Amino acid sequence: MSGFDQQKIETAVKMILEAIGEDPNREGLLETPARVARMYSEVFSGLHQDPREQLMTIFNEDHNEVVLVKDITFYSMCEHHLVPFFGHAHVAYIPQGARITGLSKLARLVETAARRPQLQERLTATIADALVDRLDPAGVAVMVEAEHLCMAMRGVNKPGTKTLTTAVRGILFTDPLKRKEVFDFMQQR
Ligand SMILES: Nc1nc2c(ncn2[C@@H]2O[C@H](COP(=O)(O)OP(=O)(O)OP(=O)(O)O)[C@@H](O)[C@H]2O)c(=O)[nH]1
Ligand SMILES: [Zn+2]
Repeated sequence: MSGFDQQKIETAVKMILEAIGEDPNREGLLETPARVARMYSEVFSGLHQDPREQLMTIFNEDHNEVVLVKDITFYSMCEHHLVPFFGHAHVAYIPQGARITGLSKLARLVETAARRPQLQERLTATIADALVDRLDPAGVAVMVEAEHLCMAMRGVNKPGTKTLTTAVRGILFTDPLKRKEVFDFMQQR
């Protein structure tokens, strides 16, 4: 990944271990800086990618009704505390002009947007805007439901809360009935 300095992360993690009063040279911690650097290269792998590039596959199929992929699991990192927030994204669009994309590409889009220091609101909007940009659809609706570990394991200490964010574009912004239909589909169990 360009812009990713593995060695610098290792040095920083070693310094954090020292700063919390640990001994980075004890056996159990010797490999930890390198492990954390490898983990960060995974969880931040979306940082140097453009989420829109996940939507390069376009099929010429005339379908002008809702396409919804729901319950897309994601893990992201809260940019304020660098601890995970995670949950599900539901991604819907109404194509127009015979431009549809591969279903897996919607999940790839979520993945790329999530794997970076992130805010839930920005994650939600980034997914919606990538769809608008690449597919020029009649409408887009994205819903993200997540739990933030920074609210669960520290600070306000409220495990089990769910934060729900939405981003709607086009006809799903202007037409409340259509929007309700899509949101109902998203939340049907
Ligand atoms: N809007 C938004 N806030 C977030 C997100 N992730 C974490 N936060 C919040 O970011 C805020 C940071 O608040 P600060 O007062 O700067 O930091 P803090 O003292 O650690 O805050 P507490 O978490 O309340 O202890 C907290 O209220 C978090 O709940 C997110 O995705 N979106
Ligand atoms: Zn946080």
